[in-house]
Amino acid sequence: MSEKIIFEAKNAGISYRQRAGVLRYDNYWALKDVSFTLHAGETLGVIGSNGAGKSTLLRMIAGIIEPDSGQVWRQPNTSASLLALNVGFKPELSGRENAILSGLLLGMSVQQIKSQIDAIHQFSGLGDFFERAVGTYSTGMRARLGFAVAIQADPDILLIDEVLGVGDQNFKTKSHAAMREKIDSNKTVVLVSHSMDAIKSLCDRVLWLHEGRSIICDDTDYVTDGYLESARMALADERVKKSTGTVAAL
Ligand SMILES: Nc1ncnc2c1ncn2[C@@H]1O[C@H](COP(=O)(O)OP(=O)(O)OP(=O)(O)O)[C@@H](O)[C@H]1O
Repeated sequence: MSEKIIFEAKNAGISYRQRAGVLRYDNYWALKDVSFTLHAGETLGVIGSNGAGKSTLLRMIAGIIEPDSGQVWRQPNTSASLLALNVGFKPELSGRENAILSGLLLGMSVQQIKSQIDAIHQFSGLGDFFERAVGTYSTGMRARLGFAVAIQADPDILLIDEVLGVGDQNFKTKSHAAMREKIDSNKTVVLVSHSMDAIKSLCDRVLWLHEGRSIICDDTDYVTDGYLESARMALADERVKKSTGTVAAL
């Protein structure tokens, strides 16, 4: 990992407008106070419980949404592409057509797409399904297509939202190997996952989010051990509360 910072967030917050009743809306702060740096060439894992703000954070790094409070800084002329399930595909178009469209959206030139479409097809392992409408694909097949395009598009920052856990063993092995290749080639990767095995085997550092706040961003083993310990303690707490409730009810 180099010392060169490619992205930085300082006390960043993001709010979504949510419906709170008839003709009433309020703001929900999905990210409240998030600070971290992303270094060129590192693989940063992002962990946290459901709703902690991980996907929102990736969208912020990609520049899809800008913070409503705090600041972010991006290295100028840095491309970032977000690979997430169910994002961006048009169901009525074929895998090939969607691959072309996604490639363009990820910043590839027409020439680049033309020269790489066979590699995308091959990596996806979709065979004849590549020519069929994406609306007929399973979740795992969509993940294969998305991953194949993103890997070939080769952006400066590759943002991956929980797609590694989807798909069959063959896809998992292949996508892990492709990720490993990116990591070894000094690509900057941000990986959101609930799988501590994937995080531990692929990431240099880990950012732990809790209820929209960054708890810590540090070495992988240190952060994942703390996260697992806190999950164990929360579970033990829950059990104590449950048994206390049962005793009180007797
Ligand atoms: N478009 C939206 N409009 C309103 N609220 C949203 C929107 N997207 C996300 N949220 C809310 O923001 C919070 C953070 O969501 P986010 O998807 O970033 O969490 P996450 O950590 O990725 O969750 P998970 O692990 O379950 O995928 C959640 O409470 C969610 O309900």
